[in-house]
Amino acid sequence: MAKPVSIEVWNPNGKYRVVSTKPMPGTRWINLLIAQDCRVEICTEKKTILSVEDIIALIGDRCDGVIGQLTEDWGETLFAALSRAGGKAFSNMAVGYNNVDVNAANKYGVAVGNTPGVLTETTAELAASLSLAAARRIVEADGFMRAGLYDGWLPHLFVGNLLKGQTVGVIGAGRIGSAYARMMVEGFKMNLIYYDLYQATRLEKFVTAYGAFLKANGEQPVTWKRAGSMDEVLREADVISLHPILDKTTYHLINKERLATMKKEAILVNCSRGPVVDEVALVEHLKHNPMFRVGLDVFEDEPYMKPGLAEMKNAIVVPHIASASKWTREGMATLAALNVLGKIKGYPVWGNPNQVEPFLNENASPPAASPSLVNAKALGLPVSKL
Ligand SMILES: NC(=O)C1=CN([C@@H]2O[C@H](COP(=O)(O)OP(=O)(O)OC[C@H]3O[C@@H](n4cnc5c(N)ncnc54)[C@H](O)[C@@H]3O)[C@@H](O)[C@H]2O)C=CC1
Ligand SMILES: O=C(O)C(=O)CO
Repeated sequence: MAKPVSIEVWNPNGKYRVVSTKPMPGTRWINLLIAQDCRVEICTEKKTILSVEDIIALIGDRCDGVIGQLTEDWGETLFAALSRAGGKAFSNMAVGYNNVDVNAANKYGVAVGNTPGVLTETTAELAASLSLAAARRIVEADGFMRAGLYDGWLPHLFVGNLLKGQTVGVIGAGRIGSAYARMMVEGFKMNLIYYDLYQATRLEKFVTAYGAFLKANGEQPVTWKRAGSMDEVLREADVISLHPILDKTTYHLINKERLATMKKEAILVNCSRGPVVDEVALVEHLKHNPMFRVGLDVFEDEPYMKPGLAEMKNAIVVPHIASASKWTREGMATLAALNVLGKIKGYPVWGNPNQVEPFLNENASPPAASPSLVNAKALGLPVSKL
């Protein structure tokens, strides 16, 4: 028998029981659930990562839906428990759902939600921040200053890389990868090389148009290239940012051999998922290539770093905060709650999960739909005509 976990209850007499495994930012998501007759139970347990047993205890004997977190292991055991409790809906408060076994959810007929669209720009901005911080050695220089080591301007002090005119490489040019590419191309006049399984047509058009604009103004135009292989990006780019999903095809995409093909002074940024990079190989590479720099938001064994990484001056490390802007985190909570609510109420699935603005408008009721259910097709759920 799993041990009980501490909870906070809203609207105790609500008809549907919805559990959130964590307190989430804002109150709109709670109010939207309450307005539709949900009893909302929020886990207030102090430990950061809940175990499967903790979540089983939270689900209990009767539960209509759960809003969970990317740190949790949503596999066969939890979907079986949710199904036994009468639950039909789960949503990650995240766009990535590599922590969810969607086949297991399908087996139990549980809808799986995620939160695309609302975190695209926020995440891309953090990737851009890490790119700049690495290029201009901002964290190293900040530490130097605070340590009282600055005793006057010097020609060689913290010399870094100029981005203008260099090449930015994007691996995984989906929503976030494309937004990041636009920031780096438009903001710093970098040329683009990208690799994705699909053509990023809108991104290509944007760079073409921006290049034409620069040329018309007497400036060097920016260019783009869709690489035929990931290795081409690694060889040619000066700054490389990783934005694919994590699956079997992207696990350890960046390994010892591939690191060796990158430029000695290249910058590597990872705001996707830690296991996309072989972190042990990365630490070795950083040790032997002091001019190679990385900006990491995600780690292979979160919350841990591989031995040696924390000591590397050429690494900038932040604790998985890429989507951490207030607007985005509140929006993620709203979308996750509406995914669960929509399935409970039997609403259809929103037709375009990339256009979620109508769900985020605080001054209007959200559409009667689940914003994004990744297994809608597998479960044969209807799609909204709105
Ligand atoms: N660090 C953080 O806080 C955040 C991390 N993420 C991560 O970023 C990922 C991407 O998010 P979105 O851009 O919204 O997803 P998306 O689905 O729009 O983009 C992913 C892209 O990766 C491409 N891709 C898939 N397999 C590939 C492969 N083997 N090689 C090259 N490209 C491949 C896809 O074709 C797609 O274009 C999420 O799945 C999540 O893991 C997302 C938000 C915040
Ligand atoms: O949404 C995701 O996938 C995250 O990593 C957190 O924003």
